[in-house]
Amino acid sequence: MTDLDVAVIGGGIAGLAAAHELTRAGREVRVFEAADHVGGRMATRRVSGFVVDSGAEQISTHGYPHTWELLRRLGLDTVPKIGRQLGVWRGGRVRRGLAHPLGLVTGAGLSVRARADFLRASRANGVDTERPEASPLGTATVAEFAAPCHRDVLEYLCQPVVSGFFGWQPERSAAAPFLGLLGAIGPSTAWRAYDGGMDVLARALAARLDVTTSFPVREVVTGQGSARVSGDGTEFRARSVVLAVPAPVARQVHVNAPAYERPFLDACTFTPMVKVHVMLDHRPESPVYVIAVPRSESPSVSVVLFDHLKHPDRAPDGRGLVTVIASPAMAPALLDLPDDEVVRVLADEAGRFVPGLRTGVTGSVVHRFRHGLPEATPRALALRGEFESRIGGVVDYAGDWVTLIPYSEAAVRSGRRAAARVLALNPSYTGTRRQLR
Ligand SMILES: Cc1cc2nc3c(=O)[nH]c(=O)nc-3n(C[C@H](O)[C@H](O)[C@H](O)COP(=O)(O)OP(=O)(O)OC[C@H]3O[C@@H](n4cnc5c(N)ncnc54)[C@H](O)[C@@H]3O)c2cc1C
Repeated sequence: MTDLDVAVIGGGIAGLAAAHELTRAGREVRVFEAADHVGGRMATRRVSGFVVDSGAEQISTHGYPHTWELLRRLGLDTVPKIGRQLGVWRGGRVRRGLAHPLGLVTGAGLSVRARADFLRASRANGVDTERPEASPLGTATVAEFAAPCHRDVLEYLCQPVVSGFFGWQPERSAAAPFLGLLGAIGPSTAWRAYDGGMDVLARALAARLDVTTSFPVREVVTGQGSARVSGDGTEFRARSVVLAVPAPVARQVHVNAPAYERPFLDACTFTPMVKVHVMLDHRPESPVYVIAVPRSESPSVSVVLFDHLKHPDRAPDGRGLVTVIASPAMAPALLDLPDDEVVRVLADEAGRFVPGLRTGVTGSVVHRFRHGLPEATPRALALRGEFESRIGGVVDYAGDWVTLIPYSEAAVRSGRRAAARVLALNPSYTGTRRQLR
């Protein structure tokens, strides 16, 4: 006897995608989300007319097939191109052309030799984003991948990109997921940001689903043909559970996870991410919308992003919104500091890269992600294939970490895959549902 057909734990984009597929297939699904809003790491806050993307910043025309399929289904597939370049900070100024075809000509801060080395090294290493562990790179780290190249490849390309966008240390994380992602999403000319905030898809999915927010699940216990779920003073049984939470949370919550799942869950660590969004009474101009800052240029800041250049609706007319992302070396220390301290550390330093950032500040918002992005360590990568081939059962999993590729498409894809496995295991449900809170 169960109370619920499918319980999806986690209202991020992976859980919502899973719940959407299951609901479409006629299943009784309920999403339980710990926060008071959906979206997880793809959420948006609206503050004093500013639209603040707390996690994900953009998607691409390329490399997001599952996301685009959902967007088309929901009539949301008109996503404007950003149409601005990215740059790298080197020697006191921005070098344009990072991830842009122009960068091959201008160099984006790299010498001709470094550019040629990078092209040669990455061409030789085709990575399948569905199976990054199967690439010829094996479990080599980003630093090991770059080692045979001119040293600028590590210091002014790979390190700023993996640290700035994934919070990774190149010495700790594997190259294959990074190169697979770069290859899949294509140049920055194809990158896009939703009108109205990056939570558009999450909100549209949630509006069509049964979602309970402010419900942190404490424990999931697999039993015979169902699982017991408890949290918030309530306990119920579900015939299937999709745990769409970061791997360390899944490991903690799923108290009797099978022995064959535990090694990967334990190895699947996350890097923390800390961001400060600074609201301004003016619009700083910049030749690029993102400045990636190498660790050799700043100990504390890894990215400065001009949100009002990413999409004009992110700030009211004439006003500016600038996001500063902490370096991986600094982020752990900022996780537990008060907001004003975090703002002081990051915005003061970012003033070196954005003239005018320290004046005309009208407000700020701090976002901290203890589980920012899956770290994709060599050990996790080595264990990934076996984990994915064995999941499926009363308790299933979804999230970007399942493929170790740190982008929202991996989360959407994993959610849809989890839904397909649930449907294959239990093709129908005829039970009646108990009234849960
Ligand atoms: C700073 C940052 C920038 C990024 N930039 C980009 C980008 O530009 N483009 C891109 O494609 N991707 C980007 N990403 C990655 C992208 O945001 C993630 O890959 C994606 O959002 C992950 O979705 P998810 O559903 O797997 O996990 P999450 O979004 O983390 O969802 C998990 C959900 O589970 C909830 N939860 C946790 N514990 C419990 C519990 N016990 N009970 C109930 N609910 C619980 C959480 O509150 C959360 O809502 C970025 C991520 C970060 C952090």
